[in-house]
Amino acid sequence: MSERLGITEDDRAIADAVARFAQNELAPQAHIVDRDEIRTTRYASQLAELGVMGMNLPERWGGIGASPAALILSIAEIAKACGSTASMIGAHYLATDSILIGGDDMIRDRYLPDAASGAKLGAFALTEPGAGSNPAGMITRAEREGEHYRLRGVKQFISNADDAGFIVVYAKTDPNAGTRGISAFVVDRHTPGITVSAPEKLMGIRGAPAHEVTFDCLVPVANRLGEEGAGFYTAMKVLDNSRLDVAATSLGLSEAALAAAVAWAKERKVGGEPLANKQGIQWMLADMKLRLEAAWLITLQAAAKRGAGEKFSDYSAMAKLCASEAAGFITDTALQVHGGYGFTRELPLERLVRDARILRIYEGASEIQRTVIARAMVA
Ligand SMILES: CC(C)(COP(=O)(O)OP(=O)(O)OC[C@H]1O[C@@H](n2cnc3c(N)ncnc32)[C@H](O)[C@@H]1OP(=O)(O)O)[C@@H](O)C(=O)NCCC(=O)NCCSC(=O)CCS(=O)O
Repeated sequence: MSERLGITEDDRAIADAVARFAQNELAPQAHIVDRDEIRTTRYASQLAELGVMGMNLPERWGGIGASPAALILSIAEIAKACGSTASMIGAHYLATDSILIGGDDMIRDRYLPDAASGAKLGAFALTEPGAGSNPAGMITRAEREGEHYRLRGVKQFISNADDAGFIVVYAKTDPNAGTRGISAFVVDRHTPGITVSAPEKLMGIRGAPAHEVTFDCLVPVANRLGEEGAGFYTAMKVLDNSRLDVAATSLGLSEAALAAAVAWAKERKVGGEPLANKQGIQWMLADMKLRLEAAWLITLQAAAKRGAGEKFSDYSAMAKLCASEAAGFITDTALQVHGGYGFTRELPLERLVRDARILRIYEGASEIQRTVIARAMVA
């Protein structure tokens, strides 16, 4: 990957270490992970040793003091090697960011160091069968019973749920208060009364299984994140961060697809000359490169705003929208450059296309990102 504006030597050094691990350990296994639906949570300890499982956290809680740009570069390197692993890490960050943003130091001390060390994996439970794009419509309830809350409800598409040490669950504490009636809780995965379903049969990112999770359990009051009613704001801020992670995953998958297309175009001969000499192929490569660079620029711009402590919800939404749509185009066009060979399972193109498809859906579909962008313009 060529160097880009705003990336420091420290950012590059962090990402280079991650890239070495990703290329040596993740890339050779990625097709097997996909084919056999092997859970990428198996890599959590090694990733923690590299600092990746806590890369979104301050040093006080086991982080490595990485900048938002270093985080983007690192996730992109992981996704370049294995989209499922990047997705597994993203779900873990959704959970740990919830604790970092919504919790106080006591609960941060209890959960974040173990999350950073890989001892405990996180999962994030916001979506419900009847409330996806509109989390304010959730019906999961948390009712106070003395020093506990009784948590009852069903969450859907929860990545990492089965292997998690803890799940951050969003629930209504006051069903009449709209978004101000939602609270967040850290729930230990093996609390009696939690049922994790068999994994969904997914089109892509098959090494990052998603589950339906049913809750009918007691959660200590001390496990609430912040005040009652603060949960929706926490979730929205967490999603501002996570949409950058999805943009980074999109960039990594796009890098892998474009590199494969360029190599193929140079090697594959048709009528005695390389495909790369054909103008039609050159224009495809140019269009892929253009969209990839545009997505990098807007993602790094959003990361810079995050790093500067500015409000960046709209930039994060633009980064996710631009990079995930680019990933759809780039992986599909790269497959097209490969012709019939791209459609076989012998090459990684069809996996990249399948892995990229979810990026336009989870953590806010493209249509939601347009809503976030437009609302910031007319506010
Ligand atoms: C579409 C939405 C962005 C907006 O939702 P609403 O219309 O219901 O809410 P608002 O009226 O806009 O806001 C209510 C309240 O919250 C404050 N707010 C909103 N955004 C932010 C923010 N970014 N930071 C801080 N505060 C925020 C806003 O100011 C209002 O405050 P007051 O009450 O006025 O004081 C939203 O519904 C949305 O984002 N939808 C998409 C949901 C989504 O992305 N879900 C994905 C779940 S996770 C996943 O997919 C992966 C799971 S995994 O892999 O396991």
